[in-house]
Amino acid sequence: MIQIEKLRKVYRARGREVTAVDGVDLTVREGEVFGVLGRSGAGKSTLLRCVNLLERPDEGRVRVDGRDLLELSGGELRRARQRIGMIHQHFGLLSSRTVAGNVAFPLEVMGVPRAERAARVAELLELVGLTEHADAYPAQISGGQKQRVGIARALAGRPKVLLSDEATSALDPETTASILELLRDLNRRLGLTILLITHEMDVVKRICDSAAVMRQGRVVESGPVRELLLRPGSELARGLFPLPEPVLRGDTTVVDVTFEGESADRPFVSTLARTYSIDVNILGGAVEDIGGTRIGRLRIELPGPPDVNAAQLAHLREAGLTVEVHGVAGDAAGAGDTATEEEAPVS
Ligand SMILES: Nc1ncnc2c1ncn2[C@@H]1O[C@H](COP(=O)(O)OP(=O)(O)OP(=O)(O)O)[C@@H](O)[C@H]1O
Repeated sequence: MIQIEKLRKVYRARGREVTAVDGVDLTVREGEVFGVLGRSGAGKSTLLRCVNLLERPDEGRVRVDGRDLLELSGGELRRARQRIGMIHQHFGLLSSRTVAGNVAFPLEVMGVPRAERAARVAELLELVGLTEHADAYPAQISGGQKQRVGIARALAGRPKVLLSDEATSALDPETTASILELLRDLNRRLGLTILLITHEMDVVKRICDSAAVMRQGRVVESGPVRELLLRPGSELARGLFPLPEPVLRGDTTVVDVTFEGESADRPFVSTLARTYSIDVNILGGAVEDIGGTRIGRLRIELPGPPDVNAAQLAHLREAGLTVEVHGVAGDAAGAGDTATEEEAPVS
């Protein structure tokens, strides 16, 4: 649904150049919720704004629903933009208009006749659960309700794509959860493709099918969330299952084990301890429900250095677990191991 190819955007101000997006390739499939994660300044907003050409990229291509936006003329681009909704962190509502008036605004701009407009506004308010607040002004409703107005307004042109720029960052956790639930619901009911940017791991955990992690204008990893979490060395996995830097003593092996679905239900720690008659020390871990699948990460410590634990590590891998051995450079202890030198996760 969205194809971004070799996208590059450089800001030039007062003789200074900042490369905000530095050669990004990204594909968002139709009907998925795709999250772009990254710290402040990573280039997320710029990337998102290039998708509807609020920012014009210096290089690269952006295709939305098969159309190359950079090739469209003024009128065509305006029409194409109407099919790409956008919501913002600070809602951007018109304070002098009621809730209904705010939702009607884009319909007026599109030239939708008055009677049709009223019916469509009612339909949109119903969709986001705001029918009772149609006549309230933005100052009279909560942050969560304001974002619902923002969502209704963004859906006015029946877009196939919704861009979300930190839509829940200004909301408390409970309200965030209800807005994310609404977005998930709209994604399923309307087949809406959602591209969102966030710095919150929780957003990815709750609603994203796929994700990308950005750093310094580049995408450092991307793919389906489940696959990323099971990929050794994944920043997303480290962000979602935060564990402190391991203390490596040399006479033990510290291993991060990621497990999902069925393998999450098997008692692999006790099986390992029994099979090899060893004491397995549990150092930390967490289990999360990701898109209906249980995925977890456990840090365990085995007696003896990694080279004497080859059979134990193979045992874990054969049980379908993703195994990352700390303090092992390259591939010394088998595929999927990781070196210690890794950058901190995104949040
Ligand atoms: N209009 C602009 N003019 C000059 N530099 C800009 C402009 N907008 C963004 N930048 C710079 O581009 C880089 C990427 O900014 P961007 O806002 O895209 O990042 P971000 O990941 O969305 O961060 P945040 O979450 O803080 O908004 C930053 O170094 C920023 O200072």
